[in-house]
Parts: sequence; structure tokens; C-alpha cells
Amino acid sequence: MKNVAFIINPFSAKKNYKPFVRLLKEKVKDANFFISESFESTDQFINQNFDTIDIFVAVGGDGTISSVAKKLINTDKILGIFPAGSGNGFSNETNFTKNLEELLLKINNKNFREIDTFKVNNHLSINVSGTGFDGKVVKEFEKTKRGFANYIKVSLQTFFKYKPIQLQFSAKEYEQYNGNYLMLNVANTRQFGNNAYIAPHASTVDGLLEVVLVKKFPIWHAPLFGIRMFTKGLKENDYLTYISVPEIEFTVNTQDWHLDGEYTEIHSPIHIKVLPKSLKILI
Ligand SMILES: Nc1ncnc2c1ncn2[C@@H]1O[C@H](COP(=O)(O)OP(=O)(O)OP(=O)(O)O)[C@@H](O)[C@H]1O
Repeated sequence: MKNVAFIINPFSAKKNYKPFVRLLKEKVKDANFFISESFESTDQFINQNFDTIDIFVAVGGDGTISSVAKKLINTDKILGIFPAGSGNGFSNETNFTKNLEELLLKINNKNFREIDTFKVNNHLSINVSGTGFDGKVVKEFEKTKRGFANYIKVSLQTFFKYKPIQLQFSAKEYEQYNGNYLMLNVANTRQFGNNAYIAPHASTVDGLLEVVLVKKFPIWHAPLFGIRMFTKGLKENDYLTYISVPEIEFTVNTQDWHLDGEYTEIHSPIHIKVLPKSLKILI
């Protein structure tokens, strides 16, 4: 299996990458794999191997996939994924499973499709990124030992003390949405991860992004919001607005963002722009 490289993030999903490496060595003779200790080493590895590799396979969660995808945008290189994160939002939405045999078949066939990605100022996002409540949750969550229980705990703690963010859109046509919100998310795919569908009608091939505006709701509404989110049932109501756009500009009075689940500080003004069909992905 020439022209294929596996980039493995040893920090994803409780560091259980060793069984993957064992299996890979078993199934692929002279497998070309790289264990990435940092974002920089992923960058370096891709730069050094760019000319000889056709398919780069990211082994990790959405953060890892994004760190690999960043280098492949608008090139002829193809992204493959072995999901090994905690949420796996992007890989769920692009039909990658934890079945290595299946992935190797896809690699052999080398079929791909082109999907959209997007930018938040100069940062790339492939899945769902946002600011406000969930930006803050990700920031606090990264200080814990992670895991679903910690996620729920941090979410509840943050919900009670969280002051809504203020949004102000630049274009006249969106001024009607200016105001205070619990959070703003931008969705390229339908889900955050763990099958939490924040934008059930989003598509990676429509050249559009779904801007999801959520107003602070009373706590009794939270279980309903949760149930709808996990059953692909979220739709517009008093607390929820969707705007489908190729690009949009606004200011927000916080710098706490998450990009595909990774905490990132981003300063306003914010410019969000879809990059249509910018990423080739194995099918
Ligand atoms: N290419 C990379 N090399 C080394 N470390 C990385 C790389 N990409 C991301 N990381 C770091 O590894 C950690 C886990 O990343 P990742 O998002 O892939 O997994 P996860 O959080 O378990 O999964 P998910 O995003 O699906 O919930 C993050 O803290 C991130 O900063």
C-alpha cells in the first residue's frame, strides 16, 4: 500500500492508539504511519511527504482530522479517516467507521468526493464551530479529565452562571438577528459529535453553512432541547434560529470559540466563509 500515510494522534480517545498500530502492522505490510506528538509535527510530516503521498489518513478525533485537512484543502490529496476521538462528529457524518478492513478497501478503491469546509477568520473548520456557551464549556471541559460525565457536569455548571453573548451582524439583511444569545454555532455537517445533531438539515455539499442561533432558554426547556438534538428533531422556535449562508460577518463580545471542539481564542470582527468543494475525502 504505497502512497498512503497514517497520521496517528496518540492523545485522542484516551490514548488507545497502540491496538490500532498493532492491527495496522498486521494488515498492511510496511505500513507508513506517523505518531504525531503535536500540531507542528503533523504539519512537518505532511510537508515532507506531500509529493509522494496521495492519501493522508487521520487517526483521531475531529481536532486531529482538522489538523490534517488544513494541509490538504484545495490540493489533489485525499483525506481518509480512522475515527479515534471521543465525539467523532465529522467521521460519523462522512461515513467512516472503526472497521480497518473497510477503510483499507476504500483506500484501495481510491474513490473520493469533494466537500465544503469553512473559515472563521483565518482558522479552518470542517465540522461545527461556535462561540458563547459551548465555547466556554469546551474551555472548562479541557481543564477536566474529559469523559461524558465531566461534559454534562461542566455544561450544567456553565449554564447557570453564563451571561448571554451579544451579537451584531454587519449586513443590513441580518440586523434583525442582532441581540443576546446563549450561543452561536456554524455547522458544515449536522452534528457536534456523539450524534448530537445541532443542524439536522446541514449538508457538506450545498455550498452553504448553517448559522445556528440559540437564545438562553429556561432550564425546563433543556431536556426538550437535548432530546430533539439527539433525535435530529431540532427546528426553529422562539429559542432557535437557523440562517443558511455562504458567508456572514458579525461582532461578538467574547473571544471564547471552539473550532471543531477545540478551544480557540478568536477576536471580533468575525468573518465566516464557506470554502465550497475544498476537501477531497475518501468514499
Ligand atoms: N495532529 C495532532 N497531533 C498531535 N496532537 C493533536 C493533533 N490534533 C489534535 N491534537 C490534540 O489532541 C487532543 C485530542 O484531539 P482530538 O480532537 O482529535 O480528539 P478528541 O477530542 O478525543 O475527539 P473529538 O474531537 O472527536 O471529540 C486535543 O487536545 C488536541 O489539541
